[in-house]
Amino acid sequence: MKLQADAEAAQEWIYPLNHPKRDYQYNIVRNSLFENSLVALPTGLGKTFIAGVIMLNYYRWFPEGKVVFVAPTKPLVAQQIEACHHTCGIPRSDTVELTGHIPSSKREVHWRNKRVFFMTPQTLINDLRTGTCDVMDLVLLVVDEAHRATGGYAYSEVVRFLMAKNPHFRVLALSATPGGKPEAVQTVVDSLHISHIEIRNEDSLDLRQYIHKKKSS
Ligand SMILES: Nc1ncnc2c1ncn2[C@@H]1O[C@H](COP(=O)(O)OP(=O)(O)OP(=O)(O)O)[C@@H](O)[C@H]1O
Repeated sequence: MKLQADAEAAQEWIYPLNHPKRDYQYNIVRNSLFENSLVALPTGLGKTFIAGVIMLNYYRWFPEGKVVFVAPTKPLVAQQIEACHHTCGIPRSDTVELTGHIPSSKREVHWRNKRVFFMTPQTLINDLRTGTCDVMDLVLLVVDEAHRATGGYAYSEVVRFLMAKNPHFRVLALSATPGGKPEAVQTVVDSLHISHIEIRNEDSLDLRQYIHKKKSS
């Protein structure tokens, strides 16, 4: 592995308390930090916060590593970068939204100088193939709307490419709708090399108080 962890930072993981602590979020973060995980949680229950906390930990542990958040469309990428800025405490100066419109000379500068990247999977696979993004630098890949990771979709291509060149990276996959049938979930699990699943629905005991609050507000 090219990148070394910061020995001091790697001795602990941190959980920000800028939002009220919810047990299900805390447990999902704790269980997803060290395995390639699929987090399936109904919409509006703070998947972005969970992702932000895991990103913050990898950001601290690997001072030279790159964290990449991919979302399927440009508007979603823009929305997630804002949401992450509000939740996770990573300095804005270290983050960038990398769209396909940014010229390659500038992209190279960003890949050298920034540490957290928000982009679509199509843009990421292009940068990986051209070598603009050094595959060995990537420590965490967050995949939003992970149920799209099927067949030839760019998410699967990205993970295939990374696995072939540098399997030492962590995957965090997020979805509100991981798939109605077990086969659909299995496809996502296989495509993204998931080894751990955190799944909740509206009936999950640890969500009840928050779903009730949401409905009555
Ligand atoms: N622990 C918390 N306490 C209070 N508010 C929270 C907490 N976690 C998240 N939120 C808030 O809940 C709202 C919904 O969170 P978020 O957008 O992350 O949900 P989501 O699960 O990602 O939804 P979607 O499926 O639509 O992407 C946001 O306004 C967020 O700030």
